[in-house]
Amino acid sequence: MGRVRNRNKNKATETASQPSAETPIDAKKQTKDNSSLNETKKEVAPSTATAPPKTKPKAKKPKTTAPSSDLPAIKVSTDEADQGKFESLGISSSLKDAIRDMGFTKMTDIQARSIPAALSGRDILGAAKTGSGKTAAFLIPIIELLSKISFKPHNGTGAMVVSPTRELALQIYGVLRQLMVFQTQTFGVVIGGANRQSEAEKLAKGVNILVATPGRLVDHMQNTTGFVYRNCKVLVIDEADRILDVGFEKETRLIVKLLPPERQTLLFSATQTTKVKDLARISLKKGPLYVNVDEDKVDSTADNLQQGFVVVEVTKRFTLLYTFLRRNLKKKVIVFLSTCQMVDFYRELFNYIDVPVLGLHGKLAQTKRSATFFEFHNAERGILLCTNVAARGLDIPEVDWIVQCEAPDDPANYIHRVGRTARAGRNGQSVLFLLPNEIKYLQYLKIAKVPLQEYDIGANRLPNLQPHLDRLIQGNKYLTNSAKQAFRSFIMDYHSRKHKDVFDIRKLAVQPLAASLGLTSVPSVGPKVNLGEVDSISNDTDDDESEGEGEFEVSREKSDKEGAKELHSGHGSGKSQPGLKHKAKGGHSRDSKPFKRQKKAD
Ligand SMILES: Nc1ncnc2c1ncn2[C@@H]1O[C@H](COP(=O)(O)OP(=O)(O)OP(=O)(O)O)[C@@H](O)[C@H]1O
Repeated sequence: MGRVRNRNKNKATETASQPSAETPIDAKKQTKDNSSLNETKKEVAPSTATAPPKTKPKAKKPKTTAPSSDLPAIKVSTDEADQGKFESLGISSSLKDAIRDMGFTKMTDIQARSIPAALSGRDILGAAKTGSGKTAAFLIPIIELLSKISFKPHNGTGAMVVSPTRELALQIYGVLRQLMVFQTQTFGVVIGGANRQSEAEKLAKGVNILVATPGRLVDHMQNTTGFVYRNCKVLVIDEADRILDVGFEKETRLIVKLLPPERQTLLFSATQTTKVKDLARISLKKGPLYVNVDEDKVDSTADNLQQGFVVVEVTKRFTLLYTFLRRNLKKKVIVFLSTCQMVDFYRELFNYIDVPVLGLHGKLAQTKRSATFFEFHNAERGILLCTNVAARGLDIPEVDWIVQCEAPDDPANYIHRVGRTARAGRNGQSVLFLLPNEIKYLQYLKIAKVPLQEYDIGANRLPNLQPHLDRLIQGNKYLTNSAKQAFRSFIMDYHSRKHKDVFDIRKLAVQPLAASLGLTSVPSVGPKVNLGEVDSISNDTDDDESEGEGEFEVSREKSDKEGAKELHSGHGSGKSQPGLKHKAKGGHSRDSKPFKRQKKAD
């Protein structure tokens, strides 16, 4: 815990080189800049770093190829990628030094294919799997481009990186800080929830490379006097498919519209959807470079990621999660839930029964959000319960397991969620919990090229914790209230889902769902969802007594008494082994019946 990540090495100085021919910044307007560069760097975001360039050699001038025509997007063949060494890039030695200090020697595929093109001025639509190094793929060229033209604070913002979530923005900023350690340009981050006034002051002083979330960026673009973005050379949109989702579309369109049309635009994501095409249409110049390093790959998820699913009745879901987490207390585990209230309830409940967990969702105050994120980020082991707010882009070291307690509506989000493990060539595991009525979801995953196999939960071996859970929750008003909120939010979320063929609220076992949360009756959820009607339709109320083969690694069947002891003591068998294992060795999803269930489990 508590690894220190600051890398403030040097103080900033300025380079004296002339703006190159391709900069539209009026050189005459450039004054000797002695503005509070360091102050800007310090205050726009915590722990910003600036540094003088080491010996700054005359770097090769990057070849600028203007986006030329209406021709279809060009695909870069493997042959065109250079040898893959950062050394082979025509970038400044100071930037190479920073890259080397980060421990990077060879470029990843996406870096090898997109950095040279971005340096040459091309617009790029870049796609590569989660954890493949996209962040450096867009940061390295923008740093180099601004450094080449000696961009100064009074020139305002020369490059913007837009991220859909605050945590991701902070993380990108962290990588930027490492890469900028020997550069003179200023940089910062503006995000929702942070101090707007202090951001505005720094922006007015000139933040050359700005990382931002869309809403806060638009706010500053429209309302912050002295925020200069007319010289913006490069716009980067990370998680491009996500950014146009509800809540971001208006802002993103506005950002694109307000920036100079001649700017360069780079769009990146691990999942490409029609939304990305829409965004490409409105933001990219004609003839962008389309870089999809995984186009020919069979799977859309990381190769070293082992993925499975379990079919579990709603009544067993908590017990399964509890048992799994108890067996993996020495691991680093991220558990995805569908709503903020579910995260809150499970967080309160788990901590109450001595299974320490952290909770992260979008309704937390920003200080709490950041503190939680960094605590988990820096922890060697631990459990993070979260919503989709943590699904995208977050590069948390050494996550062992991703548990999706509830399937996300959009399969793209499944891919991003599991992408929080098995990053940069490391191994990782994931498991998806599906309710019996949600099996069809597997077809969507198959279409999305996600290989996964069924795990057997051995449901008949799970301890019966429900009576003890009921007593705990019903005996605690706070937990009861939290359970009700969780129930309501879950129902509303389920009701609002797009894939009704999978997430059909009429097939949801509402009564057992409420009971599984320790509630004695079904809470009302407002006029939009008629639970009375739902109840009468649902026939899915039987408890699960499966014929599973017992491969779920529970050492022995637990009696009610033992279950109670576990819940209260917080000291179960606590094996460090993962609690789930493959049903069939070598089983794989892409045969003719890829997701055939091996035995009826419910
Ligand atoms: N050239 C490289 N050599 C070694 N490690 C690298 C290299 N480039 C990036 N990494 C590391 O790989 C990890 C993943 O990188 P990054 O977060 O940029 O992935 P990403 O493609 O943006 O993932 P996501 O799609 O989930 O956002 C990081 O820990 C990063 O430090």
